[in-house]
Amino acid sequence: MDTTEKLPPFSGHGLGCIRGGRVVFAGLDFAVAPGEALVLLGPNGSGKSSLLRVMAGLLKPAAGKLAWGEVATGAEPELHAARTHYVGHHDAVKTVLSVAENIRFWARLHQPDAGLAQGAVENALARFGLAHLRDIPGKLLSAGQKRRTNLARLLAAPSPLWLLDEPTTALDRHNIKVLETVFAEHRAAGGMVVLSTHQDVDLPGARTLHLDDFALDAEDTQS
Ligand SMILES: Nc1ncnc2c1ncn2[C@@H]1O[C@H](COP(=O)(O)OP(=O)(O)OP(=O)(O)O)[C@@H](O)[C@H]1O
Repeated sequence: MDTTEKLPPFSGHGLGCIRGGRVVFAGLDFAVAPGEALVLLGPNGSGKSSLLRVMAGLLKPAAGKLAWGEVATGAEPELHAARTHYVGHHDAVKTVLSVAENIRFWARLHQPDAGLAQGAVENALARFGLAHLRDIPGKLLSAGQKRRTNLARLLAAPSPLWLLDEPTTALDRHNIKVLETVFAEHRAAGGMVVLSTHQDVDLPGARTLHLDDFALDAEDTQS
């Protein structure tokens, strides 16, 4: 991330989400400041992925607003997109491109200078243990290798706010540790991490948000 940029906290106020005609969550507040991590918890269907998509600006909330400090994200959508990295459930790895080409694609989106972009690609390949797979096409990767290629873009194209939907899915123990170290370094440099998970992820001092605290009760949702 750009450590020279001093960011205000990223927050949400009174957020509501309706999907398929059903209220998924309502009256939800959160805040995450530079260096902080926020873990979204809750049972299947409680709205963790939906909230991440709302945070990323990919899904319009039914109510409430998101802001950087006092400035609503809607007032500066391009700035919000530039500050945000969203890694969803579905792998964004292009099947016909090699691992290195996939990572270079993301790096070049962020860094127009080919030499600097290549440095970022090599770093991302090394950190996620992908160097030996660099020439393998996306379609031949295992689930965990694909996930690591997808996560490598966090380092290849740095952004301060990482929004990650179950990032440890398909990762082995060693690579979960690698990811935890990458999170710690990102936070130490002033970055922010918001993730959903059903597993234990070591994020010292992280705050938690339980999505089921913001559900309407079963009676209300069925009426
Ligand atoms: N595209 C969609 N159209 C309609 N309803 C949707 C859509 N996507 C999700 N939903 C519904 O929204 C609710 C919240 O789903 P979401 O994926 O956000 O939950 P989650 O907490 O991330 O679940 P999981 O732990 O299973 O990943 C669910 O009831 C789901 O059926």
